[in-house]
Amino acid sequence: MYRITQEIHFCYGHRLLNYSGKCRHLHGHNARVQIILEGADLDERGMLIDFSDIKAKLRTWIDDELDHRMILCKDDPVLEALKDTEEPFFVIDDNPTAENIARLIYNKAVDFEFPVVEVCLWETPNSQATYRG
Ligand SMILES: Nc1nc2c(c(=O)[nH]1)N=C([C@H](O)[C@H](O)COP(=O)(O)OP(=O)(O)OP(=O)(O)O)CN2
Repeated sequence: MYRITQEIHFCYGHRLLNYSGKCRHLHGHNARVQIILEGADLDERGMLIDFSDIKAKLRTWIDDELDHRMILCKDDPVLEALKDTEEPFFVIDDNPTAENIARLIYNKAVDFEFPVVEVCLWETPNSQATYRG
């Protein structure tokens, strides 16, 4: 079995609903995400998946859709105010926790047909969430 990991860095803002700590307020993170792929076979080049393909698809999607955006729950009232501005945002169905953002990126890797097994998202240097399919 082979395992490869691609690490991608991006910045995002968010806030948590139904949460009493400081993260209920709008704030930002410099996130580090690790996308872990596994498979039993290599292609004729000796690669599970070309790192460049992961960057071309998944890193481009993260850069275009998540990087330097507010990631907000669809139920967040601040969305109405943001819609009146030129500020970019990305709406998800659930609270934008590290767990849910890890799952979002995992599902996108599946959409791109990468053999993803795990996505680890470091929200801060000390706090990390992992989603496995
Ligand atoms: N299980 C989770 N717990 C928390 C999440 C989360 O996504 N999943 N998120 C937050 C906040 O978004 C917060 O930004 C991160 O919390 P925390 O690690 O406490 O942030 P600090 O910057 O204070 O980190 P330090 O390690 O203390 O410097 C809260 N909890």
